[in-house]
Amino acid sequence: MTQEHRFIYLASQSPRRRQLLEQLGVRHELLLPNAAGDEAEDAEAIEAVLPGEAPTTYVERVTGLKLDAAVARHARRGLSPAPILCSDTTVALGRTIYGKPEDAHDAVRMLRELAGHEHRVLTAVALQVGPRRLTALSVSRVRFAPMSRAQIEDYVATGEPLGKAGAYAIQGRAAAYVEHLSGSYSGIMGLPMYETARLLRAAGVLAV
Ligand SMILES: Cc1cn([C@H]2C[C@H](O)[C@@H](COP(=O)(O)OP(=O)(O)OP(=O)(O)O)O2)c(=O)[nH]c1=O
Repeated sequence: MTQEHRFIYLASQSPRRRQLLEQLGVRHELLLPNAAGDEAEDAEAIEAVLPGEAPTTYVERVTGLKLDAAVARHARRGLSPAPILCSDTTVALGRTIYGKPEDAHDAVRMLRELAGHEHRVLTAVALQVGPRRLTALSVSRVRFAPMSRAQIEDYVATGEPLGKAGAYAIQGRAAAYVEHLSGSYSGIMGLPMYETARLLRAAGVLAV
């Protein structure tokens, strides 16, 4: 029989992931790098794309690295045992990877490239349960309507694209330009409910 866990650690700075986990009714505590930044964790290095790396390989690899860092953090702090959850979201147009934009200018560039086309949103999830690591991948397709320069600049001026893969938030004003989507709405927002629930059930966190 699987062991029962009363709560999990969520190793994510993303408020969307927290909100989505709450939607599943899962009790959790955050497991974040400390604010002093003295734990030798470099988020930028973790998210660097390797030359020629395919988007799926990339998102799964980065999620694994995030979870490695979280497992080490958990051990360093001597915290009580509980599963640790991590996730990473990336946008891909063909083989081109779109992470979080560096600034407003970069956001405009990304949206100009995505507008009028269909792209994929890949979200990998990984759960560490003692020595076991459970993983899942959610792939969605989103088609953006063509956007004028003025529409893109107006959207970027809202500040919404910063901190979001592909420089947009489907849960925000960008919804106005989503012509069609297939896949997982929650996955696009950063934590696919169906896949995550499956992992949590396998780990004994969700009973049914
Ligand atoms: C495409 C898209 C992405 N996003 C967000 C989800 C993720 O938070 C973010 C992609 O960045 P990530 O690197 O996946 O996550 P993060 O840096 O925000 O958080 P952490 O690594 O600490 O878990 O983009 C949306 O909120 N809406 C969208 O429509």
